[in-house]
Amino acid sequence: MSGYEGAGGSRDGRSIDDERRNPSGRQRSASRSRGDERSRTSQAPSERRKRTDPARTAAFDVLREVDESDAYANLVLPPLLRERHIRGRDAGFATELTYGTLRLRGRYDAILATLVDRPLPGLDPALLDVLRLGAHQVLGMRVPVHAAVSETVGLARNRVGAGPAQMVNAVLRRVSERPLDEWLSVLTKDAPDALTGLAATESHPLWIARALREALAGNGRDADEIGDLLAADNVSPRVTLVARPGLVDASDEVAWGDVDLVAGRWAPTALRLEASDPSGIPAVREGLAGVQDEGSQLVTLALAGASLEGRDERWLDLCAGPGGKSALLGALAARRGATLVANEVAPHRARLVEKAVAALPDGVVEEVRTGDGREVGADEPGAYDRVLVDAPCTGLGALRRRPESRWRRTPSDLGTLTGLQRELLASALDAVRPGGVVAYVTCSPHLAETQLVVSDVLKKRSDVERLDTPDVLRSVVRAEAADEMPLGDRDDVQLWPHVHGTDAMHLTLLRRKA
Ligand SMILES: C[S@@+](CC[C@H](N)C(=O)[O-])C[C@H]1O[C@@H](n2cnc3c(N)ncnc32)[C@H](O)[C@@H]1O
Repeated sequence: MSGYEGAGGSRDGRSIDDERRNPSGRQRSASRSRGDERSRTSQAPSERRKRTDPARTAAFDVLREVDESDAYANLVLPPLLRERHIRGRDAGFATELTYGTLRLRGRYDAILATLVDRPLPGLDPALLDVLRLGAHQVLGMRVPVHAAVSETVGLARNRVGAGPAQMVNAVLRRVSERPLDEWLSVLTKDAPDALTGLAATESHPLWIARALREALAGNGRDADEIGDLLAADNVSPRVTLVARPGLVDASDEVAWGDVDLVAGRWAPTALRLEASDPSGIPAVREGLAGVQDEGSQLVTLALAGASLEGRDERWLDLCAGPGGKSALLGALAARRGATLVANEVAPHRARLVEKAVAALPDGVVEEVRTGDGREVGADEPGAYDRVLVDAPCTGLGALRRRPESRWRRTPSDLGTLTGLQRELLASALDAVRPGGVVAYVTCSPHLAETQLVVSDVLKKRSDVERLDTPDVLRSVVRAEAADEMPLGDRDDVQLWPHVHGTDAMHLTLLRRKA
Protein backbone atom coordinates (compact mmCIF):
# COMPACT_ATOMS: atom_id res chain seq x y z
CA MET A 1 0.00 0.00 0.00
CA SER A 2 1.24 3.47 -0.76
CA GLY A 3 1.33 6.17 1.88
CA TYR A 4 -1.80 7.90 0.67
CA GLU A 5 -3.84 5.00 -0.64
CA GLY A 6 -7.27 4.93 0.87
CA ALA A 7 -6.99 8.54 1.95
CA GLY A 8 -10.46 9.25 0.54
CA GLY A 9 -11.89 12.49 -0.74
CA SER A 10 -10.75 16.09 -0.45
CA ARG A 11 -12.48 19.32 0.42
CA ASP A 12 -13.71 20.20 -3.05
CA GLY A 13 -14.98 16.71 -3.85
CA ARG A 14 -12.03 15.72 -6.03
CA SER A 15 -10.10 12.78 -4.69
CA ILE A 16 -6.64 13.34 -3.32
CA ASP A 17 -5.37 11.13 -6.15
CA ASP A 18 -7.04 13.55 -8.57
CA GLU A 19 -5.07 16.43 -7.19
CA ARG A 20 -1.81 14.58 -7.56
CA ARG A 21 -2.11 13.22 -11.11
CA ASN A 22 -1.13 15.76 -13.69
CA PRO A 23 -2.98 15.67 -17.01
CA SER A 24 -0.41 13.39 -18.61
CA GLY A 25 -0.81 10.76 -15.95
CA ARG A 26 2.20 11.54 -13.81
CA GLN A 27 1.52 10.88 -10.16
CA ARG A 28 3.15 13.53 -8.00
CA SER A 29 4.22 12.26 -4.62
CA ALA A 30 2.23 13.28 -1.57
CA SER A 31 5.02 15.49 -0.25
CA ARG A 32 5.60 17.24 -3.56
CA SER A 33 1.93 17.90 -4.09
CA ARG A 34 1.99 19.65 -0.72
CA GLY A 35 5.04 21.59 -1.83
CA ASP A 36 6.98 19.90 0.98
CA GLU A 37 10.24 18.76 -0.57
CA ARG A 38 11.90 18.45 2.81
CA SER A 39 9.60 15.76 4.11
CA ARG A 40 10.24 13.76 0.93
CA THR A 41 13.99 14.01 0.97
CA SER A 42 14.23 13.33 4.66
CA GLN A 43 12.79 9.87 4.14
CA ALA A 44 15.09 6.89 3.98
CA PRO A 45 15.55 5.67 0.38
CA SER A 46 14.06 2.28 1.31
CA GLU A 47 10.90 4.05 2.53
CA ARG A 48 10.64 6.08 -0.66
CA ARG A 49 10.93 2.96 -2.77
CA LYS A 50 7.77 1.58 -1.27
CA ARG A 51 5.65 4.31 -2.82
CA THR A 52 4.22 3.16 -6.07
CA ASP A 53 1.41 4.79 -7.91
CA PRO A 54 -1.93 3.19 -6.89
CA ALA A 55 -3.33 3.47 -10.42
CA ARG A 56 -0.38 1.63 -11.97
CA THR A 57 -0.38 -0.93 -9.17
CA ALA A 58 -4.09 -1.53 -9.72
CA ALA A 59 -3.53 -2.06 -13.45
CA PHE A 60 -0.70 -4.48 -12.69
CA ASP A 61 -2.81 -6.44 -10.20
CA VAL A 62 -5.66 -6.77 -12.70
CA LEU A 63 -3.28 -7.97 -15.41
CA ARG A 64 -1.92 -10.60 -13.06
CA GLU A 65 -5.40 -11.78 -12.16
CA VAL A 66 -6.41 -11.96 -15.82
CA ASP A 67 -3.31 -14.06 -16.49
CA GLU A 68 -3.36 -16.29 -13.42
CA SER A 69 -7.09 -16.83 -12.86
CA ASP A 70 -8.54 -16.34 -16.34
CA ALA A 71 -10.45 -13.40 -14.86
CA TYR A 72 -12.24 -10.80 -16.99
CA ALA A 73 -10.67 -7.38 -16.62
CA ASN A 74 -14.02 -5.59 -16.79
CA LEU A 75 -15.25 -7.62 -13.80
CA VAL A 76 -12.08 -7.32 -11.71
CA LEU A 77 -11.05 -3.69 -12.23
CA PRO A 78 -14.13 -1.69 -11.10
CA PRO A 79 -14.47 -3.39 -7.67
CA LEU A 80 -10.71 -3.17 -7.17
CA LEU A 81 -10.77 0.58 -7.85
CA ARG A 82 -13.65 1.00 -5.39
CA GLU A 83 -11.96 -1.09 -2.72
CA ARG A 84 -8.75 0.96 -3.01
CA HIS A 85 -10.59 4.29 -3.20
CA ILE A 86 -9.06 5.08 -6.59
CA ARG A 87 -11.36 7.63 -8.17
CA GLY A 88 -11.64 10.37 -10.73
CA ARG A 89 -8.68 10.89 -13.02
CA ASP A 90 -6.71 8.13 -11.30
CA ALA A 91 -9.50 5.66 -12.00
CA GLY A 92 -9.60 6.81 -15.63
CA PHE A 93 -5.82 6.42 -15.89
CA ALA A 94 -5.91 2.91 -14.35
CA THR A 95 -8.75 1.89 -16.68
CA GLU A 96 -7.04 3.08 -19.85
CA LEU A 97 -3.76 1.56 -18.72
CA THR A 98 -5.35 -1.82 -17.97
CA TYR A 99 -7.61 -2.19 -21.01
CA GLY A 100 -5.15 -0.59 -23.44
CA THR A 101 -2.29 -2.82 -22.29
CA LEU A 102 -4.44 -5.94 -22.56
CA ARG A 103 -5.77 -5.01 -25.97
CA LEU A 104 -2.40 -3.97 -27.46
CA ARG A 105 -0.38 -6.67 -25.76
CA GLY A 106 0.47 -8.34 -29.09
CA ARG A 107 1.88 -5.09 -30.49
CA TYR A 108 3.97 -4.44 -27.38
CA ASP A 109 5.22 -8.03 -27.21
CA ALA A 110 6.39 -7.77 -30.82
CA ILE A 111 8.29 -4.58 -29.94
CA LEU A 112 9.67 -5.96 -26.67
CA ALA A 113 10.83 -9.12 -28.46
CA THR A 114 13.23 -7.01 -30.51
CA LEU A 115 14.79 -5.61 -27.30
CA VAL A 116 14.91 -8.52 -24.88
CA ASP A 117 17.57 -11.13 -25.59
CA ARG A 118 15.42 -14.05 -24.41
CA PRO A 119 12.15 -15.38 -25.86
CA LEU A 120 9.35 -13.47 -24.07
CA PRO A 121 7.50 -16.65 -22.99
CA GLY A 122 10.59 -17.50 -20.90
CA LEU A 123 10.30 -14.30 -18.82
CA ASP A 124 8.63 -14.16 -15.44
CA PRO A 125 4.99 -13.40 -16.42
CA ALA A 126 4.82 -10.61 -13.81
CA LEU A 127 7.91 -8.96 -15.28
CA LEU A 128 6.44 -9.25 -18.78
CA ASP A 129 3.25 -7.54 -17.59
CA VAL A 130 5.28 -4.67 -16.10
CA LEU A 131 7.11 -4.24 -19.40
CA ARG A 132 3.81 -4.20 -21.29
CA LEU A 133 2.38 -1.60 -18.90
CA GLY A 134 5.45 0.57 -19.41
CA ALA A 135 5.31 0.19 -23.20
CA HIS A 136 1.66 1.23 -23.24
CA GLN A 137 2.38 4.36 -21.21
CA VAL A 138 5.25 5.35 -23.50
CA LEU A 139 3.72 4.43 -26.86
CA GLY A 140 -0.03 4.34 -26.29
CA MET A 141 -0.82 6.97 -23.65
CA ARG A 142 1.57 9.83 -24.24
CA VAL A 143 2.71 9.74 -20.62
CA PRO A 144 6.03 11.66 -20.51
CA VAL A 145 8.87 9.19 -20.84
CA HIS A 146 10.58 10.06 -17.55
CA ALA A 147 7.33 9.56 -15.62
CA ALA A 148 6.41 6.35 -17.44
CA VAL A 149 9.86 4.84 -16.92
CA SER A 150 10.47 5.87 -13.33
CA GLU A 151 6.99 4.94 -12.11
CA THR A 152 7.09 1.60 -13.92
CA VAL A 153 10.57 0.84 -12.60
CA GLY A 154 9.20 1.59 -9.13
CA LEU A 155 6.35 -0.82 -9.75
CA ALA A 156 8.80 -3.48 -10.92
CA ARG A 157 11.00 -2.99 -7.86
CA ASN A 158 8.00 -3.26 -5.60
CA ARG A 159 6.28 -6.19 -7.21
CA VAL A 160 8.94 -8.18 -9.07
CA GLY A 161 12.35 -7.35 -7.53
CA ALA A 162 15.35 -5.04 -7.79
CA GLY A 163 17.16 -7.02 -10.53
CA PRO A 164 14.18 -7.13 -12.88
CA ALA A 165 13.59 -3.42 -12.17
CA GLN A 166 16.97 -2.62 -13.71
CA MET A 167 16.03 -4.58 -16.78
CA VAL A 168 12.69 -2.72 -16.98
CA ASN A 169 14.58 0.55 -16.84
CA ALA A 170 16.92 -0.45 -19.67
CA VAL A 171 14.19 -1.93 -21.90
CA LEU A 172 11.74 0.95 -21.49
CA ARG A 173 14.45 3.46 -22.33
CA ARG A 174 15.03 1.56 -25.56
CA VAL A 175 11.27 1.48 -26.22
CA SER A 176 11.16 5.25 -25.82
CA GLU A 177 13.91 5.80 -28.40
CA ARG A 178 11.44 5.51 -31.30
CA PRO A 179 7.93 6.94 -31.68
CA LEU A 180 5.10 4.49 -32.23
CA ASP A 181 5.00 5.03 -36.01
CA GLU A 182 8.61 4.02 -36.34
CA TRP A 183 8.11 0.92 -34.24
CA LEU A 184 5.16 -0.10 -36.39
CA SER A 185 7.27 0.33 -39.53
CA VAL A 186 9.96 -1.88 -38.02
CA LEU A 187 7.42 -4.61 -37.23
CA THR A 188 5.91 -4.37 -40.71
CA LYS A 189 9.32 -4.47 -42.41
CA ASP A 190 10.53 -7.45 -40.36
CA ALA A 191 7.35 -9.53 -40.86
CA PRO A 192 7.51 -12.48 -43.27
CA ASP A 193 4.27 -11.36 -44.98
CA ALA A 194 1.73 -8.56 -44.89
CA LEU A 195 -0.87 -10.33 -42.74
CA THR A 196 1.70 -11.34 -40.11
CA GLY A 197 2.85 -7.71 -40.01
CA LEU A 198 -0.72 -6.45 -39.60
CA ALA A 199 -1.46 -9.02 -36.90
CA ALA A 200 1.58 -7.73 -34.96
CA THR A 201 1.00 -4.01 -35.47
CA GLU A 202 -2.75 -4.26 -34.82
CA SER A 203 -2.26 -6.69 -31.96
CA HIS A 204 -4.22 -9.78 -32.98
CA PRO A 205 -3.16 -13.44 -32.88
CA LEU A 206 -2.32 -14.45 -36.43
CA TRP A 207 -4.99 -17.18 -36.58
CA ILE A 208 -7.67 -14.58 -35.74
CA ALA A 209 -6.38 -12.09 -38.33
CA ARG A 210 -6.44 -14.90 -40.88
CA ALA A 211 -9.98 -15.98 -39.93
CA LEU A 212 -11.26 -12.39 -40.06
CA ARG A 213 -9.72 -11.83 -43.48
CA GLU A 214 -11.39 -15.03 -44.73
CA ALA A 215 -14.68 -13.86 -43.25
CA LEU A 216 -14.45 -10.54 -45.10
CA ALA A 217 -13.86 -12.33 -48.40
CA GLY A 218 -16.52 -14.95 -47.66
CA ASN A 219 -19.04 -12.15 -47.19
CA GLY A 220 -18.21 -10.49 -50.47
CA ARG A 221 -16.08 -7.72 -48.99
CA ASP A 222 -12.56 -6.75 -50.01
CA ALA A 223 -10.05 -8.83 -48.01
CA ASP A 224 -7.82 -5.73 -47.90
CA GLU A 225 -10.26 -4.21 -45.40
CA ILE A 226 -8.57 -6.43 -42.80
CA GLY A 227 -6.36 -3.55 -41.60
CA ASP A 228 -9.40 -1.35 -40.92
CA LEU A 229 -11.21 -4.21 -39.21
CA LEU A 230 -8.29 -5.05 -36.91
CA ALA A 231 -7.83 -1.34 -36.12
CA ALA A 232 -11.53 -1.04 -35.24
CA ASP A 233 -11.11 -3.88 -32.71
CA ASN A 234 -8.60 -1.69 -30.89
CA VAL A 235 -11.01 1.17 -30.26
CA SER A 236 -13.34 0.74 -27.30
CA PRO A 237 -16.87 1.44 -28.44
CA ARG A 238 -19.15 4.23 -27.24
CA VAL A 239 -21.79 3.07 -24.80
CA THR A 240 -25.00 2.29 -26.71
CA LEU A 241 -28.32 1.97 -24.92
CA VAL A 242 -31.49 0.22 -25.97
CA ALA A 243 -34.77 1.97 -25.19
CA ARG A 244 -37.06 -1.05 -24.84
CA PRO A 245 -40.17 -0.29 -26.90
CA GLY A 246 -43.30 0.28 -24.86
CA LEU A 247 -41.27 0.62 -21.66
CA VAL A 248 -39.56 3.96 -22.23
CA ASP A 249 -39.56 6.64 -24.86
CA ALA A 250 -36.43 8.40 -26.12
CA SER A 251 -38.09 11.77 -25.41
CA ASP A 252 -38.91 10.99 -21.75
CA GLU A 253 -36.66 13.48 -19.94
CA VAL A 254 -37.37 12.14 -16.46
CA ALA A 255 -36.42 8.60 -17.46
CA TRP A 256 -33.10 9.58 -19.03
CA GLY A 257 -32.09 12.18 -16.46
CA ASP A 258 -29.42 14.71 -17.14
CA VAL A 259 -27.37 12.89 -19.80
CA ASP A 260 -26.55 13.68 -23.41
CA LEU A 261 -27.96 11.08 -25.78
CA VAL A 262 -27.96 10.93 -29.55
CA ALA A 263 -29.98 8.59 -31.75
CA GLY A 264 -28.22 5.42 -32.89
CA ARG A 265 -27.16 5.07 -36.50
CA TRP A 266 -29.41 2.17 -37.55
CA ALA A 267 -31.72 0.77 -34.91
CA PRO A 268 -34.75 2.87 -33.95
CA THR A 269 -34.32 1.60 -30.39
CA ALA A 270 -30.66 2.66 -30.09
CA LEU A 271 -29.33 5.70 -28.24
CA ARG A 272 -25.68 6.62 -27.94
CA LEU A 273 -24.46 7.91 -24.64
CA GLU A 274 -21.93 10.73 -24.73
CA ALA A 275 -20.63 9.87 -21.24
CA SER A 276 -19.23 6.47 -20.34
CA ASP A 277 -21.17 5.51 -17.22
CA PRO A 278 -24.84 4.64 -17.70
CA SER A 279 -25.44 3.40 -14.15
CA GLY A 280 -26.97 6.67 -12.94
CA ILE A 281 -29.66 6.82 -15.63
CA PRO A 282 -33.10 6.15 -14.09
CA ALA A 283 -34.36 4.19 -17.15
CA VAL A 284 -31.32 1.90 -16.96
CA ARG A 285 -31.63 1.41 -13.20
CA GLU A 286 -35.29 0.48 -13.62
CA GLY A 287 -34.68 -1.95 -16.51
CA LEU A 288 -36.67 0.08 -19.04
CA ALA A 289 -33.46 0.54 -20.98
CA GLY A 290 -30.13 -1.28 -20.98
CA VAL A 291 -26.65 -1.24 -22.41
CA GLN A 292 -26.73 -3.13 -25.70
CA ASP A 293 -24.66 -2.98 -28.87
CA GLU A 294 -26.62 -1.74 -31.86
CA GLY A 295 -25.86 -4.96 -33.76
CA SER A 296 -27.54 -7.01 -31.02
CA GLN A 297 -30.57 -4.74 -31.23
CA LEU A 298 -30.73 -5.08 -35.02
CA VAL A 299 -30.71 -8.88 -35.09
CA THR A 300 -33.44 -8.99 -32.44
CA LEU A 301 -35.58 -6.43 -34.26
CA ALA A 302 -35.14 -8.44 -37.48
CA LEU A 303 -36.42 -11.66 -35.91
CA ALA A 304 -39.50 -9.81 -34.63
CA GLY A 305 -39.91 -8.00 -37.97
CA ALA A 306 -39.88 -11.04 -40.29
CA SER A 307 -43.34 -11.52 -41.79
CA LEU A 308 -45.32 -14.50 -40.54
CA GLU A 309 -48.56 -16.05 -41.68
CA GLY A 310 -50.95 -17.40 -39.07
CA ARG A 311 -50.30 -17.78 -35.37
CA ASP A 312 -47.75 -15.42 -33.77
CA GLU A 313 -48.18 -16.05 -30.05
CA ARG A 314 -45.19 -17.87 -28.54
CA TRP A 315 -41.60 -16.79 -28.97
CA LEU A 316 -38.49 -18.61 -27.71
CA ASP A 317 -35.01 -17.35 -26.86
CA LEU A 318 -33.06 -20.63 -26.86
CA CYS A 319 -29.71 -19.35 -25.45
CA ALA A 320 -30.85 -16.39 -23.40
CA GLY A 321 -28.16 -15.60 -20.78
CA PRO A 322 -27.50 -12.93 -19.65
CA GLY A 323 -30.74 -11.68 -21.17
CA GLY A 324 -30.10 -8.53 -23.22
CA LYS A 325 -31.87 -9.86 -26.29
CA SER A 326 -34.61 -11.51 -24.21
CA ALA A 327 -35.46 -8.14 -22.68
CA LEU A 328 -35.81 -6.51 -26.11
CA LEU A 329 -37.60 -9.51 -27.57
CA GLY A 330 -40.00 -9.56 -24.61
CA ALA A 331 -40.76 -5.85 -25.04
CA LEU A 332 -41.53 -6.44 -28.74
CA ALA A 333 -43.62 -9.53 -27.92
CA ALA A 334 -45.66 -7.56 -25.41
CA ARG A 335 -46.72 -5.10 -28.11
CA ARG A 336 -47.99 -7.97 -30.28
CA GLY A 337 -49.76 -9.84 -27.48
CA ALA A 338 -47.22 -12.68 -27.70
CA THR A 339 -45.35 -14.39 -24.86
CA LEU A 340 -41.67 -15.31 -24.47
CA VAL A 341 -39.92 -18.37 -23.07
CA ALA A 342 -36.27 -17.67 -22.23
CA ASN A 343 -34.06 -20.76 -22.01
CA GLU A 344 -30.48 -20.84 -20.71
CA VAL A 345 -28.29 -23.79 -19.79
CA ALA A 346 -26.21 -22.13 -17.04
CA PRO A 347 -28.22 -21.56 -13.84
CA HIS A 348 -26.34 -18.40 -12.83
CA ARG A 349 -26.91 -16.92 -16.27
CA ALA A 350 -30.60 -17.85 -16.11
CA ARG A 351 -30.78 -15.74 -12.91
CA LEU A 352 -29.32 -12.82 -14.89
CA VAL A 353 -32.05 -13.30 -17.51
CA GLU A 354 -34.68 -13.08 -14.76
CA LYS A 355 -33.20 -9.75 -13.69
CA ALA A 356 -32.97 -8.48 -17.27
CA VAL A 357 -36.66 -9.15 -18.00
CA ALA A 358 -38.01 -8.05 -14.61
CA ALA A 359 -39.35 -4.71 -15.91
CA LEU A 360 -41.37 -6.26 -18.76
CA PRO A 361 -45.15 -6.13 -18.43
CA ASP A 362 -46.71 -8.92 -16.34
CA GLY A 363 -47.50 -12.08 -18.25
CA VAL A 364 -45.15 -11.49 -21.19
CA VAL A 365 -42.45 -13.82 -19.95
CA GLU A 366 -44.04 -17.22 -19.75
CA GLU A 367 -40.95 -18.72 -18.17
CA VAL A 368 -37.22 -18.26 -17.64
CA ARG A 369 -36.02 -21.82 -17.81
CA THR A 370 -32.72 -23.51 -17.05
CA GLY A 371 -32.18 -26.24 -19.61
CA ASP A 372 -30.18 -27.55 -22.53
CA GLY A 373 -31.38 -25.87 -25.69
CA ARG A 374 -30.43 -28.95 -27.70
CA GLU A 375 -33.34 -30.81 -26.11
CA VAL A 376 -36.08 -28.23 -26.69
CA GLY A 377 -36.79 -29.28 -30.28
CA ALA A 378 -37.43 -32.90 -29.27
CA ASP A 379 -39.32 -31.94 -26.10
CA GLU A 380 -41.58 -29.30 -27.70
CA PRO A 381 -41.73 -29.88 -31.46
CA GLY A 382 -43.42 -27.08 -33.41
CA ALA A 383 -44.36 -25.24 -30.20
CA TYR A 384 -43.04 -21.76 -31.10
CA ASP A 385 -43.70 -19.15 -33.78
CA ARG A 386 -40.38 -17.32 -33.57
CA VAL A 387 -37.11 -18.68 -32.18
CA LEU A 388 -33.85 -16.87 -31.53
CA VAL A 389 -30.64 -18.95 -31.46
CA ASP A 390 -27.99 -16.54 -30.20
CA ALA A 391 -25.43 -19.30 -30.13
CA PRO A 392 -22.41 -19.59 -27.83
CA CYS A 393 -19.44 -18.67 -30.04
CA THR A 394 -15.82 -17.53 -30.06
CA GLY A 395 -16.92 -13.89 -29.73
CA LEU A 396 -14.46 -12.83 -32.44
CA GLY A 397 -16.96 -10.16 -33.46
CA ALA A 398 -16.85 -8.44 -30.07
CA LEU A 399 -13.09 -8.17 -29.50
CA ARG A 400 -13.30 -4.39 -29.14
CA ARG A 401 -15.31 -4.69 -25.92
CA ARG A 402 -13.42 -7.61 -24.34
CA PRO A 403 -9.77 -6.59 -24.21
CA GLU A 404 -8.33 -9.94 -23.11
CA SER A 405 -10.50 -12.33 -25.10
CA ARG A 406 -8.39 -12.38 -28.28
CA TRP A 407 -5.49 -13.86 -26.27
CA ARG A 408 -7.62 -16.45 -24.57
CA ARG A 409 -9.35 -18.01 -27.53
CA THR A 410 -7.60 -20.79 -29.44
CA PRO A 411 -8.42 -22.39 -32.80
CA SER A 412 -9.28 -25.57 -30.91
CA ASP A 413 -12.33 -23.80 -29.36
CA LEU A 414 -13.92 -23.86 -32.78
CA GLY A 415 -14.43 -27.62 -32.96
CA THR A 416 -16.48 -27.80 -29.74
CA LEU A 417 -18.43 -24.63 -30.46
CA THR A 418 -19.41 -25.41 -34.04
CA GLY A 419 -20.71 -28.86 -33.00
CA LEU A 420 -22.87 -27.21 -30.32
CA GLN A 421 -24.02 -24.48 -32.73
CA ARG A 422 -25.23 -27.11 -35.25
CA GLU A 423 -27.16 -28.99 -32.58
CA LEU A 424 -28.76 -25.82 -31.22
CA LEU A 425 -29.82 -24.64 -34.67
CA ALA A 426 -31.27 -28.07 -35.50
CA SER A 427 -33.18 -28.05 -32.21
CA ALA A 428 -34.54 -24.55 -32.91
CA LEU A 429 -35.76 -25.65 -36.34
CA ASP A 430 -37.63 -28.53 -34.69
CA ALA A 431 -39.07 -26.25 -32.01
CA VAL A 432 -40.54 -23.76 -34.49
CA ARG A 433 -43.90 -24.51 -36.11
CA PRO A 434 -44.20 -24.94 -39.88
CA GLY A 435 -44.33 -21.37 -41.23
CA GLY A 436 -42.46 -20.03 -38.20
CA VAL A 437 -39.13 -18.15 -38.26
CA VAL A 438 -35.73 -18.93 -36.72
CA ALA A 439 -32.93 -16.38 -36.36
CA TYR A 440 -29.44 -17.87 -36.20
CA VAL A 441 -27.13 -15.30 -34.60
CA THR A 442 -23.48 -15.24 -33.54
CA CYS A 443 -21.26 -12.42 -32.32
CA SER A 444 -18.54 -13.89 -34.49
CA PRO A 445 -18.02 -13.54 -38.23
CA HIS A 446 -15.90 -16.73 -38.41
CA LEU A 447 -17.13 -18.63 -41.46
CA ALA A 448 -17.03 -21.96 -39.58
CA GLU A 449 -19.46 -20.56 -36.97
CA THR A 450 -21.76 -18.77 -39.39
CA GLN A 451 -22.21 -19.77 -43.03
CA LEU A 452 -20.85 -23.31 -42.59
CA VAL A 453 -23.07 -24.11 -39.59
CA VAL A 454 -26.18 -22.97 -41.44
CA SER A 455 -25.35 -24.73 -44.70
CA ASP A 456 -24.41 -27.96 -42.87
CA VAL A 457 -27.68 -28.03 -40.90
CA LEU A 458 -29.76 -27.19 -43.98
CA LYS A 459 -28.11 -29.98 -45.98
CA LYS A 460 -29.94 -32.47 -43.81
CA ARG A 461 -33.35 -30.79 -44.08
CA SER A 462 -35.78 -30.22 -46.88
CA ASP A 463 -38.31 -28.44 -44.64
CA VAL A 464 -36.41 -25.15 -44.21
CA GLU A 465 -35.97 -22.15 -46.51
CA ARG A 466 -33.70 -19.14 -46.24
CA LEU A 467 -35.32 -15.74 -45.97
CA ASP A 468 -33.92 -12.61 -47.59
CA THR A 469 -32.29 -11.44 -44.36
CA PRO A 470 -30.96 -8.09 -45.71
CA ASP A 471 -34.47 -7.27 -46.89
CA VAL A 472 -35.96 -7.95 -43.46
CA LEU A 473 -33.18 -6.00 -41.75
CA ARG A 474 -33.74 -2.98 -43.98
CA SER A 475 -37.42 -3.06 -43.01
CA VAL A 476 -36.61 -2.61 -39.30
CA VAL A 477 -33.87 0.03 -39.37
CA ARG A 478 -34.55 3.77 -39.18
CA ALA A 479 -36.34 4.82 -42.36
CA GLU A 480 -33.66 7.38 -43.25
CA ALA A 481 -30.85 4.80 -42.84
CA ALA A 482 -32.38 1.86 -44.74
CA ASP A 483 -30.99 2.77 -48.16
CA GLU A 484 -27.53 3.59 -47.00
CA MET A 485 -26.96 0.42 -44.97
CA PRO A 486 -24.30 -1.70 -46.73
CA LEU A 487 -25.56 -5.28 -46.55
CA GLY A 488 -23.98 -7.11 -49.51
CA ASP A 489 -25.44 -9.57 -52.00
CA ARG A 490 -25.84 -12.65 -49.83
CA ASP A 491 -29.13 -13.75 -48.28
CA ASP A 492 -27.63 -13.56 -44.78
CA VAL A 493 -26.19 -10.52 -43.00
CA GLN A 494 -22.75 -9.89 -41.56
CA LEU A 495 -22.26 -6.63 -39.67
CA TRP A 496 -18.76 -5.18 -39.12
CA PRO A 497 -17.25 -2.72 -36.62
CA HIS A 498 -15.30 -0.86 -39.33
CA VAL A 499 -18.34 -0.59 -41.64
CA HIS A 500 -21.43 -0.39 -39.44
CA GLY A 501 -19.90 0.68 -36.12
CA THR A 502 -21.47 -2.39 -34.47
CA ASP A 503 -20.03 -5.65 -33.19
CA ALA A 504 -19.46 -8.14 -36.02
CA MET A 505 -22.81 -9.91 -35.59
CA HIS A 506 -23.98 -12.56 -38.02
CA LEU A 507 -27.67 -13.15 -38.76
CA THR A 508 -29.37 -15.77 -40.91
CA LEU A 509 -33.18 -15.84 -40.96
CA LEU A 510 -34.78 -19.19 -41.78
CA ARG A 511 -38.38 -20.30 -42.21
CA ARG A 512 -39.74 -23.77 -41.56
CA LYS A 513 -41.74 -24.47 -44.71
CA ALA A 514 -45.47 -24.43 -44.15
C1 LIG B 1 -24.04 -15.55 -26.94
S1 LIG B 1 -24.65 -15.94 -25.40
C2 LIG B 1 -26.30 -15.34 -25.48
C3 LIG B 1 -26.42 -13.86 -25.21
C4 LIG B 1 -27.86 -13.44 -24.98
N1 LIG B 1 -28.71 -13.78 -26.08
C5 LIG B 1 -27.98 -11.97 -24.71
O1 LIG B 1 -28.25 -11.19 -25.62
O2 LIG B 1 -27.81 -11.57 -23.56
C6 LIG B 1 -24.88 -17.66 -25.50
C7 LIG B 1 -25.51 -18.27 -24.28
O3 LIG B 1 -25.79 -19.65 -24.58
C8 LIG B 1 -25.67 -20.39 -23.41
N2 LIG B 1 -25.57 -21.81 -23.79
C9 LIG B 1 -24.47 -22.55 -24.03
N3 LIG B 1 -24.82 -23.80 -24.32
C10 LIG B 1 -26.15 -23.87 -24.27
C11 LIG B 1 -27.10 -24.90 -24.45
N4 LIG B 1 -26.71 -26.15 -24.75
N5 LIG B 1 -28.40 -24.61 -24.29
C12 LIG B 1 -28.81 -23.36 -23.98
N6 LIG B 1 -27.96 -22.34 -23.78
C13 LIG B 1 -26.64 -22.59 -23.93
C14 LIG B 1 -24.44 -19.80 -22.75
O4 LIG B 1 -24.42 -20.11 -21.38
C15 LIG B 1 -24.65 -18.32 -23.03
O5 LIG B 1 -25.34 -17.72 -21.97
